[in-house]
Amino acid sequence: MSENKVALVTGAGQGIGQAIAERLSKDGFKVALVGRHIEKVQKVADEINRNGGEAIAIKADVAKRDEVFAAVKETKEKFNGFDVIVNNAGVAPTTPIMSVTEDDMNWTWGINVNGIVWGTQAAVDAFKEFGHGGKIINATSQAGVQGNANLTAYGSTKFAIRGITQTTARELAEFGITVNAFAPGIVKTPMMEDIAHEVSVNAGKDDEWGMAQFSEGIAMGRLSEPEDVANVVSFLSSEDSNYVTGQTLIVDGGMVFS
Ligand SMILES: NC(=O)C1=CN([C@@H]2O[C@H](COP(=O)(O)OP(=O)(O)OC[C@H]3O[C@@H](n4cnc5c(N)ncnc54)[C@H](O)[C@@H]3O)[C@@H](O)[C@H]2O)C=CC1
Ligand SMILES: CC(=O)C(C)=O
Repeated sequence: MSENKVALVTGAGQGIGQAIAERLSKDGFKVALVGRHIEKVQKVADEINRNGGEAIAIKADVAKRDEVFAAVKETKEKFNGFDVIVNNAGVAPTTPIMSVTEDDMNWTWGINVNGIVWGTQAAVDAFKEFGHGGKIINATSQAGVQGNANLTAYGSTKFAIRGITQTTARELAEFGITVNAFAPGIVKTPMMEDIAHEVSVNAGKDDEWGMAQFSEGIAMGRLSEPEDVANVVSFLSSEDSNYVTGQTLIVDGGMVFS
């Protein structure tokens, strides 16, 4: 890793991605915040800059290869470096098996899986250009470690991401590049609130009931804050994780034991 540490985080306008960008800034990284809605990522970047960090906001849809490559290019040119990519952006439609459509599958895979492939390719090019290795960090989920009912489209992408993390870790190790994934449990973010809302509506209950259903199996007895996940991504972005590759770190307060 260079002295001038640079990280790019996708889906950084809210939730886990926002917490990761804020944490990596505190860790000393210059951070590029990427998202589909520029006003959201700009707001988080402005706050980081107000707090003494160095952040830029970039509009890109991770499903589009050229937009991801353009985001990495802008980052490396503005910050003159590139060390870490956090492929965090994702979508999570609720999809009971018998109602899954072709559009559901293509949309979810286009963002969650293709987005990680484009991010990996663009980051590897950038690491090589600067003549050093780097770190690729992918968002999977506890739902990518064990099957969750009603999440066929989403869960299938998250299982695939663990596979891609393993295949690319093997391919890229010779270039000094590590590839790891983080698997959150039930995190208090807009994504999880939407899922809990849908489950609650289907059961004719209020949203709190829906969220409570998800927290029942957590050994530590509480839902996750986005910062719980950012702490682990901080480790995966640091030199302390230099001898870790191809792994999925589960950050779920004790839901899934592997
Ligand atoms: N919230 C949770 O309980 C869990 C979340 N995760 C994963 O963590 C990651 C972050 O999740 P949350 O922060 O909860 O989600 P969120 O929905 O609150 O935030 C995701 C962000 O990604 C952005 N995004 C979505 N599609 C995009 C695209 N095509 N291009 C660029 N940006 C895009 C959204 O605009 C949003 O700002 C996701 O990959 C999710 O699957 C995994 C396990 C649990
Ligand atoms: C959204 C998600 O990844 C869950 C429920 O594990």
